[in-house]
Amino acid sequence: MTAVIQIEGLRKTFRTLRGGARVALNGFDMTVEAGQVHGFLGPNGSGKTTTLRTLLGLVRADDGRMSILGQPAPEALPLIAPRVGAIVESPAFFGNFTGRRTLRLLARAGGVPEERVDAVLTQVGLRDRGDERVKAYSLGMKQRLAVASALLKQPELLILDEPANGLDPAGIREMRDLMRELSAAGITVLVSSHILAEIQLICDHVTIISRGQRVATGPVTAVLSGFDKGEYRVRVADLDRAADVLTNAGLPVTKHEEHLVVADVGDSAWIAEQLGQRGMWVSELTPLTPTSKASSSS
Ligand SMILES: Nc1ncnc2c1ncn2[C@@H]1O[C@H](COP(=O)(O)OP(=O)(O)OP(=O)(O)O)[C@@H](O)[C@H]1O
Repeated sequence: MTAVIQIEGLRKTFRTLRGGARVALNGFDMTVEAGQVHGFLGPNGSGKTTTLRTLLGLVRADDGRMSILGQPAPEALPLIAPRVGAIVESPAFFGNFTGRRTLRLLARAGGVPEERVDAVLTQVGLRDRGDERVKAYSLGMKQRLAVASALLKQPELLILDEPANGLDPAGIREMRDLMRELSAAGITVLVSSHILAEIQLICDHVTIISRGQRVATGPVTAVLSGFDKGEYRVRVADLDRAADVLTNAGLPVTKHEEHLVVADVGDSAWIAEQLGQRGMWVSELTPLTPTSKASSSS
């Protein structure tokens, strides 16, 4: 399969105003294959937005390799930009404009034929509401209008930062249906979120980031619902303290020399969150398959 997005060893440290350094990405890897609705899951501040901004050339990486649609990024971005739709900063629409007028202006500015406006309104389920003012839209409709704006140029890849943020369950389901339809139409989608349930509902694959590093990746069902008996290999610097926290939370924990095996895990992101909140950063969180179990018995 062809990787639509490939990221290897991405590093970014921000300088703070007081002359300090904040490591946002610490050797991050991610692969998104063609046709996936790929979730990018991690707690607030784990590096999701920095990754997306770096990928789109808005932030300069310190190190690492990236490619989009087989072309090196950010170098080839001018070439591939017409094939990529992205919403990384939530767009501010004029409330007094209708959805249709908003898209018409964007189409004109982007050199896109105006016929696309009706097509994308239909695609995101706003065709009947296109002549209402944006200020009368619900949050979910505004989010879908944002997706419509990114679809104007018929991208092959759509990158959405927190598209379900603030939506109620019905809005999240609509977003899921929309993502599935886009995927069925051959568009690869990358969706970031800090909420596990959103990713579980919307995506088929997931990459989990914690403190600037990938801690798990794979099909949503395997990674988020656990695999086999819900056993995970967890690597963290302070194994004793992590084992205490997870045991106190009621999970069966087995200690190994360099990692823990935690069973009955229904929600692996919860582990990263619980340990992260206590200042313990997970460097690996892998569902144990029959093959990986063998290497875990040391
Ligand atoms: N321009 C910046 N200057 C300094 N630090 C930054 C900057 N941008 C991000 N950071 C820091 O980098 C880390 C990662 O932030 P990032 O916004 O990528 O996380 P995130 O996973 O997208 O979180 P959220 O869900 O809250 O947006 C955080 O510690 C953040 O404070």
